[in-house]
Amino acid sequence: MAQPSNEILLQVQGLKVAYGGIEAVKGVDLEVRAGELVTLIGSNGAGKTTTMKAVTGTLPFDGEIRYLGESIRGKGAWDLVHKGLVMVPEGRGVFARMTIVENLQMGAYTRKDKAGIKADIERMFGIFPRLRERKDQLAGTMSGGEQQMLAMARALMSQPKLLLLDEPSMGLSPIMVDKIFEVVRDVYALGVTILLVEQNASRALALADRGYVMDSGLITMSGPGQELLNDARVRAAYLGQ
Ligand SMILES: Nc1ncnc2c1ncn2[C@@H]1O[C@H](COP(=O)(O)OP(=O)(O)OP(=O)(O)O)[C@@H](O)[C@H]1O
Repeated sequence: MAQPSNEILLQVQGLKVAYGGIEAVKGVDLEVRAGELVTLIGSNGAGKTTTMKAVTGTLPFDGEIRYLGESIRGKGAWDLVHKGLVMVPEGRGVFARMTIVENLQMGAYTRKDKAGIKADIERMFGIFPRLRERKDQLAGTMSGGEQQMLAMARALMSQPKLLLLDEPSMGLSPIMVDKIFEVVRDVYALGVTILLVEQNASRALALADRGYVMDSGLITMSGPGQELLNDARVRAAYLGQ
C-alpha cells in the first residue's frame, strides 16, 4: 500500500461557498497529503460536491485553497487538470457517443507521449478487464457501473497527482458497489492520492486513511478512517446503527 508522505497536496482553509444568498459551505478546513486516501462523508445536501467544485476551480469561493503549495484562486479548471488535479464527477460524464478506447484517449489529451498513452490504455485494461472486453462499444450503451469504471480509467489516463472521486458508488447495484470500492482500493494501492466523496460512509471509512464528516456546510468530525467508523456518533448518524 502507498505510504502517506508529509507533502501536502491539497490544503483547504476557511472555505465558504454560496449560491446566491444561500451558504452551502460555511467554513471548511481539510487537507490531503501525498499517498493518502482521504474521504469526505455526509448526508444529502451537506455541501460535499460544492466543496469539490470549489477545489477544482469551477466555483467562486471565499477562504483559501492551495494545491501543490499554490493558491488556486484565479486558476482555471483546465489549468488545474494540467497540474494533475482531476475529478471524476457525480454522474460520471463519459462521452456517450465515443467508444471506450476513444474515451481513454480523450483522458490523455494533456499528454504528448503516444507510446506511453498506448501502454497506459493497456494498463487500464489490466485494472479494468471489463473495459477490455468492451473496448469498441459506445460508452453510452454501457451499464452504470461500467461507465463509472470508464470514468475512473479515463481520469487515470491523465496521470493525476490527486484524484477526486465524487460519489462513485451512487446509483449502482450492491455487486457493482463492491466492485467500485475494490477498484478504488486498487487505484490507491498503485500510489494514486485520492479524495473520495461518499454517502456510503461505512465503505468509504473502511478504506480511508483519514476521513472528514460534513454536515450543513461544516466539518463536524475528522480522524483516522477506522476511528470514525467505530465512533458512536458516526454510527448513529451515518451508519444507521
Ligand atoms: N447550483 C446550485 N444552486 C443553488 N443551490 C445549490 C446549487 N448546487 C447545490 N446547491 C445547494 O447547496 C447545498 C449543498 O449541495 P451539495 O451538492 O454540495 O451537497 P452534497 O453534500 O454533495 O449532497 P449530495 O450527497 O446529495 O450530492 C444543497 O442545499 C444544495 O441544494
